[in-house]
Amino acid sequence: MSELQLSGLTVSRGAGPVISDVDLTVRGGEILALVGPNGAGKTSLLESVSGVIPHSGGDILVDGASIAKRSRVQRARSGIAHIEQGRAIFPSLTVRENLLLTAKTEAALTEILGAFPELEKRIDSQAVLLSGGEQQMVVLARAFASQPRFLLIDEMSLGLAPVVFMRLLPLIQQIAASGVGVLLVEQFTHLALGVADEAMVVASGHVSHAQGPAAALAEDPELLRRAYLGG
Ligand SMILES: Nc1ncnc2c1ncn2[C@@H]1O[C@H](COP(=O)(O)OP(=O)(O)OP(=O)(O)O)[C@@H](O)[C@H]1O
Repeated sequence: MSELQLSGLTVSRGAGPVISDVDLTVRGGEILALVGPNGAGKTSLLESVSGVIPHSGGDILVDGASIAKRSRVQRARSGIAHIEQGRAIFPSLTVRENLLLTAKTEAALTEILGAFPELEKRIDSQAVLLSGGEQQMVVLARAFASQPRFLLIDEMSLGLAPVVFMRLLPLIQQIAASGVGVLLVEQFTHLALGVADEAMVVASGHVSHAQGPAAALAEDPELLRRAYLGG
């Protein structure tokens, strides 16, 4: 089984570390939810894994081999896809054109539409005309079409109502079920814990609840509250 592993990861920004000594493992086929208060460092962690920003300590390994010295493009080629915050669509392009940026062939596009049937009826619409939820569906479909081994998702729900975001969750589960390891950063904590296999909490850049079964956190609000406070 493929594995993305962070070992003692430390990331510095400006004055000092915003992520300190974080260990986690994302396994192919599983969803790991990374939750924590605003400013905890979750975005910085994802950015350092995909190579948007450098890390300052520890290691990033895929199947036991360090990728820490690789460029962002090389990491993407080795199967790390990163959905960054905000709707990363090309608004003036149609849904088809957006998807063909990674699906490459009509056959690959047909396959993606099989997995994301709701997009089929909007295929020739300009992406800008889609609802926020549909736009995020395009973003997910485009990431999936790049055939990642690991998918880093940063707060896809921003600007969406929970009920709209809930329609995206089965798609994220479907991506994981195809063998992709998903690292899910999400503000709607309980929705994330509801679909995740494992979960952990980061507060003020430190692990305040180590990686373990998501159900343990979902079923224990007091444990979750303490972890959010960094206790
Ligand atoms: N470009 C930057 N330069 C300097 N410091 C930054 C930069 N971006 C973020 N930070 C700081 O790094 C820390 C972690 O921020 P980060 O965005 O990674 O956290 P987060 O958990 O994703 O928070 P949020 O949920 O608010 O996005 C914060 O103190 C933030 O102010």
